[in-house]
Order: sequence, then C-alpha cells, then structure tokens
Amino acid sequence: MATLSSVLAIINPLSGTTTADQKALLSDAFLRKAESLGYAPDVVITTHPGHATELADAAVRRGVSRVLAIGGDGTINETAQALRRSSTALGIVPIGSGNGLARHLGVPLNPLKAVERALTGRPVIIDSAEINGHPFFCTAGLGFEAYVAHAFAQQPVRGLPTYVRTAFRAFWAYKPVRFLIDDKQKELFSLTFANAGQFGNNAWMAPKANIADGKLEQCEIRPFPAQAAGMLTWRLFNKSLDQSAYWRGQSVTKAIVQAEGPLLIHADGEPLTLSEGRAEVRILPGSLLVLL
Ligand SMILES: Nc1ncnc2c1ncn2[C@@H]1O[C@H](COP(=O)(O)OP(=O)(O)OP(=O)(O)O)[C@@H](O)[C@H]1O
Repeated sequence: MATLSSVLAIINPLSGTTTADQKALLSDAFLRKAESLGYAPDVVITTHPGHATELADAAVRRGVSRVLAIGGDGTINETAQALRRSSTALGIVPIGSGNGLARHLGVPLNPLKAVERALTGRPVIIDSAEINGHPFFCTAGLGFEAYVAHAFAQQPVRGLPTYVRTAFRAFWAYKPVRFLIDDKQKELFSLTFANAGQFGNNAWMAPKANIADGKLEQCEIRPFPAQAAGMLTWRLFNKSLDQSAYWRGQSVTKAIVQAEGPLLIHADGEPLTLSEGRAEVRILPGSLLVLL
C-alpha cells in the first residue's frame, strides 16, 4: 500500500490579531482540506519562541513534503530557516500584522485560501539570506528601521496602528548613523538588505527586488530634511521610493557593515543587537522551496 504524503501545519497561537477560536477553525479547515487531497496531516501549536524551528527541523528529518507556517513573518522566518536546502517546501498562511513575504510572493491574505494554495501549489525555488548568521527571507536592516524594530518590540500591543505610532515617535528621536560599508564611509538614515521588496503592509523599500535572482538589493536612504518625510512615506507605499533623490540601490551578493559601538539591526522585523559593531550580510541563492 502506498504511504500517504505527510503535511504539517505549525500555528503560532500569539500571531496577529486573530482569536484562538479563529485559529482553531483554521486548523480544522486545514485538516479537512489536507485529508480530502489524500495527505496525512498533522497540526502543532507552538509553545515557545524557536519552537517552529524545532518542529520544522524534525519534519525535514521525517521527510514531510510540505510544512505550513501559520503566523506572522516571525513564525514564517522560524519555520523557513529549518527548511533551507531541504526538499521540504514551505506553505505560507499569513495571519501576522505585516505579512511581507506573503505579499511579495502574491500568497492570498485570506487564510483559508492560503491553506488551499499551500496544499495544492507547486514548489518554487527562492533565495534566502543571512545577517551575522541570522536567517532572513524578506529584509534585514540597520539605521532607522532597526531603531523602530527595537522600539516596536517594547510595545505591549502589536498591529499596524502601534507600528505607525512607534515609527512617528522614533523619527523625532532618531539620529542618522555613520556606517563603514565595504570600506566606504556613509552617514545614512537607513540601510536595508532586501531579498523581498517590502517590509510588510505594502511598504516597498526595494520596489524592483527579485526574490530568486541570487542577489540582495542594498538600499540606502541618506539623511533628509523633516519636510521630505511625507513624500518619502508616500513613495514607500506607492512603490516608487527608487525614484526619490534620497534613495540609492544596488544589487549585491554580500556586504560588510561596521559602525561604532553596538549595532542595532533587524532580521525580518526581529530586533537584534550586534555587540561587536560589525554585520556581515550574504545571500544564499536558491535555498528555499515555497509553495505558490
Ligand atoms: N507559544 C509562544 N509563546 C511566546 N512566543 C511565541 C510562541 N510561539 C511563537 N512565538 C514567538 O512569537 C514571535 C512573533 O510571532 P509572529 O511574527 O508570527 O507574529 P506577529 O508578531 O503577530 O506578526 P508580525 O511579525 O507580522 O507582526 C515569533 O518570533 C516566535 O518566536
């Protein structure tokens, strides 16, 4: 008798603003749909940070064909990092507040439709990247965006309104940073390494980023007068930031960034501090299968 192909769904109970009841309904819908398609499905709810990586890692070793990450970009990152360079494909079911990777890849934002896509879609190869060994799939960054990621992590409530409030307050407190990027001195407002084109919520830092070209877009925003902030924000959401005189981009496969003192960074929105003041970024071409 042929063995059924296994599929695992990993659910972060804390992701986004969906209730526990909505997540339970989503879990039931996944099990029903997967069984109807002839899979042997399983669902696990995460109990701690890092749990999704442990579960996905075990699934790869068991030869599970598809692993669905049901959560925000943090859960997707934790799951995807264990699937890199394996034949197990990632299904994205976005229920977070930004959903950058899902939006870039055109995954449905309706969770039921995303479940269906993850179960019926075909595996497509994409790139991933690392900053000081921390995997990222969407963007990693330094400067203002890292400053905001650190401030946002301190907020008791998640979601877009909190993010906008945090970024607005941070804008007035933040001072541009002097970086040494591959031996060139630059004072920048922000520095992004983009695998996907957006941070989430359709905020496009790298409008032309291609997630499967074996390259990262290194996007720099130089310091600008406060009165230019409105136009830059409009361009960010209008997918035209690359037309601003304050934006500069180039395709790279690796970069070394240094700054004085501890370096604040983020990887897929997750705030991190590099005490040694040095960040090494590199692309891992064609390292992940995603179900699209
Ligand atoms: N049971 C758990 N208890 C505490 N933290 C958890 C648990 N399961 C997962 N996490 C952590 O929650 C973090 C945030 O999850 P995730 O990014 O999916 O949701 P979110 O913050 O609502 O979404 P977004 O990133 O889009 O804002 C993950 O990085 C993960 O480490």
